[in-house]
Amino acid sequence: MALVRERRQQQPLRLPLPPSSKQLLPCHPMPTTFRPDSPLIERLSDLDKLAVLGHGNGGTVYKVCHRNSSAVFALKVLRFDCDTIAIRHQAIREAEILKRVNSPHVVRCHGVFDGQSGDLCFATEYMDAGSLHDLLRIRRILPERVIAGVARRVLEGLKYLHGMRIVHRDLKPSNLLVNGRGEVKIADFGVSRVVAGDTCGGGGCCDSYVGTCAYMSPERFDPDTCGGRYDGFAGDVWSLGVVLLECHVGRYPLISAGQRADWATLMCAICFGGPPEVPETASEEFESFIRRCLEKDWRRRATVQELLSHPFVARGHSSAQDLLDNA
Ligand SMILES: Nc1ncnc2c1ncn2[C@@H]1O[C@H](COP(=O)(O)OP(=O)(O)OP(=O)(O)O)[C@@H](O)[C@H]1O
Repeated sequence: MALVRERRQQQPLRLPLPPSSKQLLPCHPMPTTFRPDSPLIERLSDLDKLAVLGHGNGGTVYKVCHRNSSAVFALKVLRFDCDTIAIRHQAIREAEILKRVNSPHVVRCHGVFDGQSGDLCFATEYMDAGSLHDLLRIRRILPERVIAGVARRVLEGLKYLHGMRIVHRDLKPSNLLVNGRGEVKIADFGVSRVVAGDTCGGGGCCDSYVGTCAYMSPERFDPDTCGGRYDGFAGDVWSLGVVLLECHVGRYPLISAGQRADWATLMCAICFGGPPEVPETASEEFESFIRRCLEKDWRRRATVQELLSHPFVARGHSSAQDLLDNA
């Protein structure tokens, strides 16, 4: 079973940048997504690497420049060897999903390429303010009106994805990216799945320990409790609730400060713990919103549509830029 990863300390630009992209990226383009409003990236070798933006589970994300248009993108390079063939399947799934997505609330994919040695490369919209995880490391907590703005954008993104029958399954602060205008967008479909029906069956589309345990809903963490059948869309709502509560509390909110976030501790807190503690300083609207997201029984949990009209989101007025103020 998967252990919960400690939150990674980012290593901004400490790694040596790779040599010229010509040397590193002789590639055989896969069928690529082109959008009418995107610069055309014909070949991976048209992209020059400028900097390392971060590291994820299976690879590295670079800031790159498109030589012909000077447009800047992020390039996620996923590396594989013969032992990680299942992960490559997961990445190809990510590519298929990204190609179908076009929403202002979801990070855009401008092309998918085969790299060298079986690498898979995704050229995506560059989100220049980093992730919500990065912002929280600087600001620690966010005011409620800013959290409401984040909630609204992510809910709009989920509404779009769920409307396409796409369950994200790995919503967490590092998968919510922010641009220079303070707009939050959903990224990283590494464990997303396009669902055929409304619910997921055990052994079917929901391999429960994929994704980040800390943000996983109780029914995904312990599918036996609900007979292995549950609604994957409701799992995304739970994850969003945890993320937003974290923005208010200033740390991962489902265990006590100082407690080790190992698998057993998380299992107890998520599946068997009482209702999450919401700070005394929180407004009634925030508390009610969080309780609707973090309803343990997925059948009683709020839907994305319900949450979009919840007073916390509906009345919360903040500009996107507020997210970056004082950051
Ligand atoms: N489109 C982007 N624009 C700007 N920065 C990005 C972009 N995509 C990723 N990053 C940065 O690179 C980091 C690594 O991203 P990546 O998606 O590989 O992993 P992750 O989401 O942090 O972790 P995991 O692999 O567990 O999902 C992110 O945390 C973010 O800081």
